[in-house]
Amino acid sequence: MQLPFNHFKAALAGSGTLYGIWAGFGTAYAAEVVATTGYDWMLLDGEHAPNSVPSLLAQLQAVAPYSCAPVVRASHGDATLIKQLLDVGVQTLMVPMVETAEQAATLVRAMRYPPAGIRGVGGGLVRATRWDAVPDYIRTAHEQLCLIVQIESRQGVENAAAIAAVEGVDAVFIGPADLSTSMDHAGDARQPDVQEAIASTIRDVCDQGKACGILAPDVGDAQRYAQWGCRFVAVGIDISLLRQAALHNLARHRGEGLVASATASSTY
Ligand SMILES: O=C(O)C(=O)C[C@H](O)[C@@H](O)CO
Repeated sequence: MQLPFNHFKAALAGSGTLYGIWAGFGTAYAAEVVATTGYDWMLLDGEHAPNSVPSLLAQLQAVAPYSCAPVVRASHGDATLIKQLLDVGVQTLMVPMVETAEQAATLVRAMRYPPAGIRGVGGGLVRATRWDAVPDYIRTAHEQLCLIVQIESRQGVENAAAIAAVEGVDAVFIGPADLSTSMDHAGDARQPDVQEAIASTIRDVCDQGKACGILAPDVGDAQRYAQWGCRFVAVGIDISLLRQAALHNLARHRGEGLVASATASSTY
C-alpha cells in the first residue's frame, strides 16, 4: 500500500483559512464525533488533555475515515516520545514551547531517519509502516511528515524568523495563552503588547515562506489573525463547547440569563 498522503501538509501550501478544533476529551469516541463535524483539522492534545501514546493511537484510528486531519500535540519535544508518536502513525506533529532555532532543528532530526536524523527504525512492528505494507518507508516517510512548532514565549517571539527558517519546520503555531502569560498578562492575549508580539510572529513566519497558525475561539480574533496572515486557526475547544452548550441549555429551560462568570475564562 501507499504511504498515507498528508492532506493537511499539502493544504498548508494552498490558500484560504483552515479551520480547526481542539480535541481535549482524550477518547476515541469523542474524537470521532468531532471528526464528523466538518472542521478541516483537529488537534489531539497530548500536552494538556489526559492522553497517552495508546490513547492518541486509538483517536488516530477513530478519525482515520474522515476528512478532518489529525494534528497531534506532544507533551514536550523529547526524541523518544516523538519516535513513539510517529511509530503509531502521527504524520502531523505539534511541539509546544520552542524558543530557538537549535531546538527546532533538534526536533527535525528526531523526525528523520539517519543520516538526516536520529529516528529509530520500527519496521514491521509499527502502524506508521502499516506493519511493512508501505514499501520504502524509511526513505519516503519524511515527505508526508509535517512538523509544527509552537511559539509561546517572549524568547520564541524574538527568534521567530530563525525558528521558521529551519529546514524541516513546516509551520509555526502561536499559543496565545502561554505567550500572554509569559508577558505577565495571565492569559489575556488582547493586551496591546501581546497583540504586537502575535502580529510580529505572523509576519516573521510568513516572510520565511512558512505557514502560521493560532488558537482563537473568538470570531473577531480569528478573523483578525487570518487577515494578518494565519493560515490555520483553531476556532473552538470541544470541552469548552460542551460546557457552554450545557450552560446555555439549562439557562434556556430555567428561563434565566447566563451569569457572565459561568462562561468566562481567563484563557479559553
Ligand atoms: O498557549 C496556548 O494558548 C496554547 O498552547 C493552547 C492551550 O494550551 C490550550 O489548552 C487552550 O487553553
